[in-house]
Amino acid sequence: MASVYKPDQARVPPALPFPIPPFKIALCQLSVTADKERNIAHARKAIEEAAAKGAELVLLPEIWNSPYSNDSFPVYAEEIDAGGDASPSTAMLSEVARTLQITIVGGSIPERCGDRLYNTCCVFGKDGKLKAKHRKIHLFDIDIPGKITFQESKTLTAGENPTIVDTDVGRIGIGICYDIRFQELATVYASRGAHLLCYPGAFNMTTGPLHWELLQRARAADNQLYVATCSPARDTGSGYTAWGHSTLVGPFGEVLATTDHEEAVVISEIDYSQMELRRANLPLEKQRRGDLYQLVDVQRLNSQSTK
Ligand SMILES: NC(=O)CC(=O)C(=O)O
Repeated sequence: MASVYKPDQARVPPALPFPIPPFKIALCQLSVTADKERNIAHARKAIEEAAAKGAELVLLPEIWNSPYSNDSFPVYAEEIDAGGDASPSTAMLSEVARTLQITIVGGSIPERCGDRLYNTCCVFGKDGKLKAKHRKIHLFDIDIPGKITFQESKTLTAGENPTIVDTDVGRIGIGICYDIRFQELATVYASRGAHLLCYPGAFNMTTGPLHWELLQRARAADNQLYVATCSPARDTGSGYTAWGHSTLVGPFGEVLATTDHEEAVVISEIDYSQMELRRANLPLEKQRRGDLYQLVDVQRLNSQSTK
């Protein structure tokens, strides 16, 4: 007999996998150029600066090793092996995570796999091992005439899996940029006990001012968890102008740290006891009307039905 899916039970977040004391996160808002070697060396320097300032978790921007363009993705793409240490960009992340003993949510780079390209985020543990790989699930296809037209689907293939990963600094759900617009993904991560959602992202000059902070605060307030974003720094000379404004939002929807559009290493503190406090103040989970509406975690449903 097929097992019965009980989303409301599934939504009760499991206890923290281990007590995690407050720690520092760094958002490395990097300038990105057409010189890949320079981008890699530059990212390494920023990660070293972040670690020297006490960060135990470092987040990089979306597409930090390449210009953000359909012409560039195939040229800058790397094959990412299971260990994550064979391609130049991820080898640097693995090595620096191990040397500095920090967790890195490595922004994203164009990934080549067979004849497909993905927009991919690699997460490295402090032992330098590749712990997870998230391929952008929702491709950014937008057409606002006279403002912005971009079609990632011209060159990229969408990922097929939500990605949630246990690290030394908590259970982290990963999304890349446009993924943040889909609240169901964030809610599925919350239902699986995520403490923090990390979204490397490169919003633009049209959507950024209106939507970037709004979406982060909404994802955090809806799910009563931390949300961190990291953008490339703005380069008005490039084909795609990033909004910048890398930000950390707390579980009450409050902006804890942010920056403007220049290069920056933003350091802030994450304290998961704040999540427990906010969930006690406002027990949304207990108040949710599962008798009227429910979100189905399709992956979990499928895994239950094959048991
Ligand atoms: N660049 C993106 O993936 C998303 C974006 O800029 C937007 O949603 O707006």
